[in-house]
Amino acid sequence: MEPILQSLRYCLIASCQALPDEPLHGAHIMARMAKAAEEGGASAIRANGADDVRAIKASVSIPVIGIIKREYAGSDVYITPTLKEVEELLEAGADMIAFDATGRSRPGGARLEDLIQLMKQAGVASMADVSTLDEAVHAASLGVSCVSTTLSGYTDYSPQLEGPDLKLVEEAAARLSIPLIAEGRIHEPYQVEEALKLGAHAVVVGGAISRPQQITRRFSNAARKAAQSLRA
Ligand SMILES: CC(=O)N[C@H](C=O)[C@@H](O)[C@H](O)[C@H](O)COP(=O)(O)O
Repeated sequence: MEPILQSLRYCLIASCQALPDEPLHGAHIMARMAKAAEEGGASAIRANGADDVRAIKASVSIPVIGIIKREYAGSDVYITPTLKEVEELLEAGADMIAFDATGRSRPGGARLEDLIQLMKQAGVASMADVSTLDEAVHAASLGVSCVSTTLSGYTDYSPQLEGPDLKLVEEAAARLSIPLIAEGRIHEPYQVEEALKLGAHAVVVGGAISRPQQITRRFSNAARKAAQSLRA
């Protein structure tokens, strides 16, 4: 197991991302968010875009897992879809690179094998984002460093759950001999504990830490619900 993954055993990874249409978009803002997450005990940061990766690396002392979300016409794959995004993340100094490892066709006919090969050549750990057990097993067979449940609920053939896909966490952790990371819709601390108990090597939490609009929504919904019954 790569040293970076050894260092993440039973740890929290904070995903600090804000897309261009989000209020906190901007590398300097995400660098501060990542610093706050580090102060709160996160052991690594997952970040989107070469600028964010650079800014975050300059402000924290924990590893940074880089992705580039980029949409291409004719493909549903948007997390680090091609070799170009891998090259940009290598250039930015990402300590690990995460990418869509679903079976969906990639833009420009890019091959999963080639992306993984490039990361291997560069000596950078790879994190395969999958949506099903079959995809997890396939990614592991291609020699990735770890697999993450990131995309369960985001492909049209995976279960569309409100909470985390703990069944996939448990099944993939039992089946794989490489680390399985639990990621996606983990909103409460007890779910972190649950995922680790089911065999996850580490847990990624995103929106519940770094997307204030999502956090606020949960509270405002509670207020609205209470108001409805109180006014009735
Ligand atoms: C599906 C997709 O594009 N997921 C992205 C992957 O990097 C991020 O938008 C998520 O925030 C991240 O996976 C963490 O998940 P959550 O924010 O639910 O804790």
